[in-house]
Amino acid sequence: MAKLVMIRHGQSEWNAKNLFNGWVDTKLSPVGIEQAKTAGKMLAEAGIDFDQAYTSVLTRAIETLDLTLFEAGQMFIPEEKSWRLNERNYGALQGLNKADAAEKFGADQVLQWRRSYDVLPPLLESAEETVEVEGQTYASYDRRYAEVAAEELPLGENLKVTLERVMPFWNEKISADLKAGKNVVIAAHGNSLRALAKHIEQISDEDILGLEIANAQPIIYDFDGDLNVLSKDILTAE
Ligand SMILES: O=C(O)[C@H](O)COP(=O)(O)O
Repeated sequence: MAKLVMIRHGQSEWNAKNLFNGWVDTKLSPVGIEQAKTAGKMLAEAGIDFDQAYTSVLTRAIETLDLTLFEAGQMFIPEEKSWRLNERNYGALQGLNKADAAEKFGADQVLQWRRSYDVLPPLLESAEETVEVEGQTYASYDRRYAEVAAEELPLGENLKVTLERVMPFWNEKISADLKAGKNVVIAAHGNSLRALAKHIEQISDEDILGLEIANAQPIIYDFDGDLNVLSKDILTAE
């Protein structure tokens, strides 16, 4: 029996400001740092011995993984980072305030962009487009994506497309580890984890609308050898 723990990163600086984050590389806020440490303490109490860690190439998830493993006393385990675990690319919404967007485009439209399975957000015009927030310029892509084929770099993703780019990583790495009986921890993002949860729990395209994943609350799955889910548990701070 293998365990998979999925952790959405702690509150990011842009979560705190209610901005669409996506692939823009923001850091954890002070609240997010504390949340990640608390997640690590809860996992230490749960007594899970991890064999392998995975995270995205975005700072907020990497920080979360490191703080969590530090608090759990397991920084020594192998870690691998992949762009395939990144947040969904929010396209031209990145950097906009979510409440302002709801006022401008309508709450229903914004809900579809944020939670539907197959509605695409407005797309970036090109890979060269930048995001400007509070006088700072953020590139859409930088050298961390140098190895990714140009046609694989998204200009905006819905959950379906996010799931399609997460799946090769699930099949090749994560599910292989779990089948080998390894306990795996993944620190990633609201929507890359919603995509994984959809696959793992076989949630329908309609029902996935209702699945929310909170910052830094570890989700623990127990699997049998065929990767059927035996149990699911979510750790929450008091
Ligand atoms: O990218 C973001 O803005 C968030 O991390 C997730 O956004 P959501 O709550 O709109 O899915």
